[in-house]
Amino acid sequence: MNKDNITIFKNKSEAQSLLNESRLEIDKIDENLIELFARRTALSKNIVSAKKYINVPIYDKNREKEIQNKIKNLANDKNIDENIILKIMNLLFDLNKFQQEKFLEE
Ligand SMILES: O=C(O)C(=O)C[C@]1(C(=O)O)C=C[C@@H](O)C=C1
Repeated sequence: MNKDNITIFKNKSEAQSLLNESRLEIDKIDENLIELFARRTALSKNIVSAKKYINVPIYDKNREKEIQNKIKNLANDKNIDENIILKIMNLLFDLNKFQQEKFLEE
């Protein structure tokens, strides 16, 4: 870790406090992420209904590529690893496709 990037602590208690505060913030963010994942996945019902009616497949390669390109740019803008973010995005595609298949089986 670059010496300019570390926080200087007066003692272990101060470091522990920052660790605890950071974890509380992560807990809140994780709850928000799950809410957003649930909202995103819930859209699969409308999507698969429309796809069934217009008779197109669940997998849309062009749409996934469009999203991947957008996500790459966003990841770079925010200086986070694009390859790892793309793995997460691809899992969200899998989650949505899985839910679409489930709705079709109902
Ligand atoms: O937009 C669609 O056509 C969807 O089915 C949604 C979604 C996605 O999760 O964004 C999922 C599967 C498709 O391959 C493309 C995109």
